[in-house]
Amino acid sequence: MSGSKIITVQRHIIEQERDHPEATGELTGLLWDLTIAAKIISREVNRAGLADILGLTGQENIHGEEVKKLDEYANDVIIKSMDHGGHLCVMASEENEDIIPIPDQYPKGKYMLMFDPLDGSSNIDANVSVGTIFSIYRRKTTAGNGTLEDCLRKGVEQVAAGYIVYGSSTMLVYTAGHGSHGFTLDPGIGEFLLSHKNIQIPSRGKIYSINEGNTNTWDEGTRKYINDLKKVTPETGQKPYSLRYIGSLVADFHRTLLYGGIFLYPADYKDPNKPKSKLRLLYEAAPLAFIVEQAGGKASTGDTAIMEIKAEQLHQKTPLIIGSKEDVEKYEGYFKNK
Ligand SMILES: O=P(O)(O)OC[C@H]1O[C@](O)(COP(=O)(O)O)[C@@H](O)[C@@H]1O
Ligand SMILES: [Mg+2]
Ligand SMILES: [Mg+2]
Repeated sequence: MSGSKIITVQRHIIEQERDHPEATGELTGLLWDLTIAAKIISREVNRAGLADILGLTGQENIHGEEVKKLDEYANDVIIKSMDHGGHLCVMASEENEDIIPIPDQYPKGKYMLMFDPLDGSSNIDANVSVGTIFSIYRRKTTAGNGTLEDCLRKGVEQVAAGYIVYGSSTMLVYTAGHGSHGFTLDPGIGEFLLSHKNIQIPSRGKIYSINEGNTNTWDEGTRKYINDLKKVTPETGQKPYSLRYIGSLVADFHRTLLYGGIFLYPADYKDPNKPKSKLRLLYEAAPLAFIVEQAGGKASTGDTAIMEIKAEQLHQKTPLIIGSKEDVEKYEGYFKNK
């Protein structure tokens, strides 16, 4: 065995909390419960090819999308793993229309959990990577169940955020405001082990990630920006960027975080007076923005930092431009001059 330390996610969280003497250990307990949920979902995702798991439930979620069985499963696993620990006062999920109260019989804690239980679920049947995204805030109210008001927050108020990507291996990436750290699930021992310490996204990348099928609905700035990424500029030595688009936000984001570059889901300007967005602020954009900023990157709508947007609705949607700092700043220049 090499001399390097084996650091489980639990040890990492405890050591981070030790650096903050005011910490009560509640966040450690909460994140620990989440890792258990992640392991259970990971096991089920890995068995997704088995007939009893595959198939649609035939229902639609509140966004009018088909819900796959694994979405519901992941949603249930997270709710049931998190509702009794005494750390939370309320939860909110992409799959539930309203906030999820903590059952009467359990103590209420000072944190709130928002999550996308299974992101990229349209890819499950094709064995493409999917993920879970989570975001943790401290309550505003002082006791009892948390309220909707507690959930309608700005990204800068997050205490911790992370995601699990169920890919060729299962990885957990989280931040509690002291860098973004990655852990790989060792299936042999069932533990997440520190594999990517203090991730730093390159300041500029060579890859862009966007659904190019939507070209006709983009604003002029986005269209020009993407066009220019494909150009060769001998004076600056710029070669065309490569396109990679999985269609699973977690997987597209994970690659962007490790390799650098830019992921874009701009608004749809089919009706120029009513631009429409797809990705959810509280369950998708804000947590990934926290992680990317902790890794030295940037997240923006084009003219506003994602972390500065205060949610007005639980299921609010937003454009999301995220990745390497220089790439996102360059995009903002195009967007402002559109
Ligand atoms: O098919 P599109 O429009 O490119 O959308 C892909 C995006 O939709 C999402 O699947 C939405 O997430 P859910 O699967 O959680 O609904 C993102 O993961 C992904 O980035
Ligand atoms: Mg999603
Ligand atoms: Mg989802």
